[in-house]
Amino acid sequence: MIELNHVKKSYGSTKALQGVSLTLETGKIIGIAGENGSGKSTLLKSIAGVGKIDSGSIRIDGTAVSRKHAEEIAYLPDADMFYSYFTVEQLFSYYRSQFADFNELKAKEVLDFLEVSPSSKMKNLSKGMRGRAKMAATLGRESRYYLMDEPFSGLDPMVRADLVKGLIRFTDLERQTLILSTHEIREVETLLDELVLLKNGKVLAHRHLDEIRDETGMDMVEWMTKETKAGARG
Ligand SMILES: Nc1ncnc2c1ncn2[C@@H]1O[C@H](COP(=O)(O)OP(=O)(O)OP(=O)(O)O)[C@@H](O)[C@H]1O
Repeated sequence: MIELNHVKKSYGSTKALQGVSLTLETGKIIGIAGENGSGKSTLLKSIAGVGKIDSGSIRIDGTAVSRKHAEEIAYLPDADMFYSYFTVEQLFSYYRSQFADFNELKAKEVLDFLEVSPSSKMKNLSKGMRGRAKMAATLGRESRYYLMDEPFSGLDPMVRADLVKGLIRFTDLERQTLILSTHEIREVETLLDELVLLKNGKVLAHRHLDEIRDETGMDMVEWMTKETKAGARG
């Protein structure tokens, strides 16, 4: 379980997170949504232990988050040029050297499923293919938590659909939790158990998708639009 308590983070005068409190249970697929600049990446970085928070606390399975957690959490950053001079195979060797939980066989299985050649150089791959290779490396880790920052960004709908299939197939929700930020809510709606909606560094809502559908009859995009407008007024 991941627990955030009044987490604040600023970059200079920009308040990226303004007192975020959240409980994210294990064994779930959780989406983080919100407008540009609402704090999604900052939230994921903070949970992954790669960015320091200013105040508040983050606990993972009861322990305060630290850089040590970066080794236990498979974090997929939003950066596009990812180890550009490596071939995919070399990227996997690098992961094997860095992460004790890296299962190269699984990474290769995901790569094969997503139809990317292991001998391709990252920088020579199209953005879509690079996105698949990054996801294979991430899912190759047997971590309890996968944190993915905009894994579908800039990819065409067919690639996005393939990646969603890969996520379903290669995440074991008996023991793993997947938290991903995305603007492509429609494509992941079927995948998600819960949605956290951020606005201006605050949690506007955190709901189970079933509840939203049952209570409002709306789809996620309609619901998010309504909540975001209500949040702007309130
Ligand atoms: N390294 C940084 N230096 C200065 N400001 C930053 C930095 N990183 C983020 N910010 C600012 O913090 C706020 C939150 O940014 P963040 O990237 O977390 O939002 P986001 O919801 O992921 O945005 P997007 O959807 O555009 O990726 C924004 O105003 C952003 O400009």
